[in-house]
Amino acid sequence: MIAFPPCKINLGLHVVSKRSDGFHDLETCFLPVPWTDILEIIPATQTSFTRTGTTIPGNDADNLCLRAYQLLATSHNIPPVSIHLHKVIPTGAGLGGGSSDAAHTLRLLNTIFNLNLSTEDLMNHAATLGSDCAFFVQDNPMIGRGRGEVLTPVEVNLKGKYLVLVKPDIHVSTAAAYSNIKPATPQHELEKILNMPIGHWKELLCNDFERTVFAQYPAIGSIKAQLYEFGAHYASMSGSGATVFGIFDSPIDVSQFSQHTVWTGLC
Ligand SMILES: C[C@](O)(CO)[C@H](O)COP(=O)(O)OP(=O)(O)OC[C@H]1O[C@@H](n2ccc(N)nc2=O)[C@H](O)[C@@H]1O
Ligand SMILES: Nc1ncnc2c1ncn2[C@@H]1O[C@H](COP(=O)(O)OP(=O)(O)OP(=O)(O)O)[C@@H](O)[C@H]1O
Repeated sequence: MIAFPPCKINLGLHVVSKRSDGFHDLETCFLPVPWTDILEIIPATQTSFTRTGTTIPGNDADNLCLRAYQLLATSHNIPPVSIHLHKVIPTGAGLGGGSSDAAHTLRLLNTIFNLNLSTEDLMNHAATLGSDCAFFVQDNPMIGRGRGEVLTPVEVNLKGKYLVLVKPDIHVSTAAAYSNIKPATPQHELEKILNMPIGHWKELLCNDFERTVFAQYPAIGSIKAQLYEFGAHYASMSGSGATVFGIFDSPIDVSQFSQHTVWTGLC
């Protein structure tokens, strides 16, 4: 059975407080984006993990697909599987690709082996694999709070708009990005801003990571400025970077970003 794990972008991201477990409470809107990996899982006599596509740092034995399998293999005694991942989504880019692969592994295993796990069960398992993972159990826009795993559905009206995602060849450490931030209570209600016409977003919808990340990597801030120059209604960094996205009325010529990895498509 095959799945197409999507990535996400963050529409607004506030780091609200530091918790006693070392993580941070945040408030963000997760928006799924159809820039996808390809994940195949089939029952087998022995469990294996193979990979093609773009490179993933670290050992295959630690891949989140295998960790997701091992989680359900332990709790639900499922038989061995052969997992193949074709990696397309840039890794460690603020796009949550690894988290999506993990969540989609849980979803596929639930279907293949008729485990009858509810969405809530799957989200609880996913949250143990990463803060962004629970969001990918359903592929709908969500407000994320807590560590990112407390999810509330939200309407985001971007129908007919074009998205451009630009990923420069810069790696920002998520843990370091969190530790460089001074948490603060958000000044505006996120749902209210998302309900406003997109013209208001530029002033009101902020990603708290941008200030410190742009100071360290000015090239990331320059991409955001360029997206506005090219007519974006709204542009922002996603997650802790380094991907920057822009929202446009119509397709733009993305060849101007040819030195970076780029995805473009309808929202
Ligand atoms: C920046 C975001 O992409 C926004 O969506 C996410 O919060 C990152 O989520 P993620 O990549 O799934 O993060 P995890 O793999 O769970 O955590 C990586 C590291 O980021 C920090 N971290 C992550 C999430 C969170 N709410 N608070 C944190 O402080 C922790 O130092 C943690 O060790
Ligand atoms: N299937 C996978 N795809 C991508 N990365 C994986 C995978 N399995 C494990 N990883 C590890 O997870 C790390 C983060 O990957 P991912 O692409 O999810 O980052 P991200 O969520 O986009 O970025 P960030 O954590 O900076 O927000 C990688 O550096 C890699 O070592």
